[in-house]
Amino acid sequence: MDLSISSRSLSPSPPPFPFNSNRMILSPAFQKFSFDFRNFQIKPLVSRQNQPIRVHASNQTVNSDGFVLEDVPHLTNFLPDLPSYPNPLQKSQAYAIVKQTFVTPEDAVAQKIVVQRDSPKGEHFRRAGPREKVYFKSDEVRACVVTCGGLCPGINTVIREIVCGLNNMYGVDDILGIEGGYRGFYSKNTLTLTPKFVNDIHKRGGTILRSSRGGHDTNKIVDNIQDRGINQVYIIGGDGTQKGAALIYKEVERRGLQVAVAGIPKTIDNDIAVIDKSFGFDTAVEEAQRAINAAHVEVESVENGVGIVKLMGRYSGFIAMYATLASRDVDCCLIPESPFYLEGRGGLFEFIEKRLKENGHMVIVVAEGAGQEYVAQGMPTVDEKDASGNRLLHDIGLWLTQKIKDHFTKVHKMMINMKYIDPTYMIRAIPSNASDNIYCTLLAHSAVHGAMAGYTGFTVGPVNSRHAYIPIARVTEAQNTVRLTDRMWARLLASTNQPSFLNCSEVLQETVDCETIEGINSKKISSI
Ligand SMILES: Nc1ncnc2c1ncn2[C@@H]1O[C@H](COP(=O)(O)OP(=O)(O)O)[C@@H](O)[C@H]1O
Ligand SMILES: O=P(O)(O)OC[C@H]1O[C@](O)(COP(=O)(O)O)[C@@H](O)[C@@H]1O
Ligand SMILES: [Mg+2]
Repeated sequence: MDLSISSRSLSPSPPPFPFNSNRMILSPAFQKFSFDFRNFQIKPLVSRQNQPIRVHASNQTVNSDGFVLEDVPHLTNFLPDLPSYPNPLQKSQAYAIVKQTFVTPEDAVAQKIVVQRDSPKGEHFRRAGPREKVYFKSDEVRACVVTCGGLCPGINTVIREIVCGLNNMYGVDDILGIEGGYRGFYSKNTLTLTPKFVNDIHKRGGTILRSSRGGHDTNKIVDNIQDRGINQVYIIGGDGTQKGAALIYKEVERRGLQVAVAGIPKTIDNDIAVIDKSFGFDTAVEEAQRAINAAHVEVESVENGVGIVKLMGRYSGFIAMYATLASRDVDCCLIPESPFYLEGRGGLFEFIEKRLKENGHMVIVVAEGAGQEYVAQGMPTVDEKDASGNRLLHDIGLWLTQKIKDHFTKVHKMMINMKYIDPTYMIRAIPSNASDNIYCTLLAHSAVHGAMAGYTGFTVGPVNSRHAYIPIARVTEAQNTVRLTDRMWARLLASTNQPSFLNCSEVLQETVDCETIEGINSKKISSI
């Protein structure tokens, strides 16, 4: 058994989560066990029928009718004598009128919201929000904020609201900005962040702290945290960043430091698991409309106009899917999750020909990660990666443009008026819209409340519209991708009337009626 488990079970004070049941299910490392508060023991998990609960390897499913808490670590797990203090919000004029200022320890957010009468209660996360007790004195807090990975609309809003939230709600005024991502901890000077300094930054795209890929050196980072006397670390970044945050938390725990590590998930791709959606995503979908509109205007003004708009989405096509659904001007949407093909029955060329005959123009939206294997064909096999180890993508937009032009010139002796628009960085660089701004505020405030309350090694985010503290491993163990068997993709296919490009063997077996799909789409995946 992992050492951290035994140290936790031997700890003189139980983790501060007195659920009514006296029993909580520990997670993620020890999900096959539960913590018995009355007897202070770790016990094997059993169902109501006293059968051991089967825990799937993915930590996702527990086969019981029981309540499961996917708990996040707390500083008292490894610093049991840490004193607590009344939350200063108790004296806040603004919060005094709130009916329930503090989130009670019993409050949890259900991961599964659609249930049947006999469904097990299933997995839950701690509800985010202010706690009655805090584990930091305001004037002893030295917080820092760092931003890592690619840009995304709203990063500056999150920075602003961490700074203003810490200051307004908790009276914290010692906040440092780490410049240039993880490597900035050990290679750059810090910025002093005050409410005045960050006052207007939400109106700007990008990150005032700058960002970077690569450079995650856990020991150097934690040495620096220790040297600078930092005791709250707010880390804004995507899946890679959150993996790095988990390593920092582990090292902090190993060294026994009173340092809360809070992750705020960021990615324009919306590929972070568990949470409803990532900030900046709505802004991106909205901004993508401008590019799609431009493509549509261009191609409907010429003969045989074909517009191609490339949108971001390395492994998941959420931006492309939602932008297509929102626009109604898109004839075909191509995403990484759905393989497509060009030639033959049911292929893209046949569909383009049909649409050009019907309407004289068409618009294709393609996610940057779509069809990468096709573009790679015929290219020297160099697996190029960025500094964080993410695979560098080929330009699917340019490739598609060329393939379509060539095909229609050679086979149909027809000139295509091709307009290729790549607005990817223009979309990513804008400030967040109003609803993302509010979302960013809630994320930042949740992170601040969690850190002040002594939680650590957690990520914040909405689960079924309620903000929760989620163990970092839960958001990094899998990527959120478009499920071709969900109704949303079907809505898209129905709205564009594009080919589904599927055949039975490619369809996820568990939910799809293969015969139906084969009937609709009986064609052979031909080579490109
Ligand atoms: N598995 C990992 N362990 C530790 N750090 C990581 C890991 N993956 C990425 N990182 C670090 O996280 C930062 C951002 O990662 P990256 O993949 O570029 O962006 P994102 O966090 O948006 O996915 C980089 O500094 C990178 O070194
Ligand atoms: O060119 P860059 O800046 O490395 O980033 C490009 C990639 O960043 C993304 O926006 C995602 O970034 P993150 O993984 O950092 O969230 C992808 O959509 C895109 O492929
Ligand atoms: Mg990433």
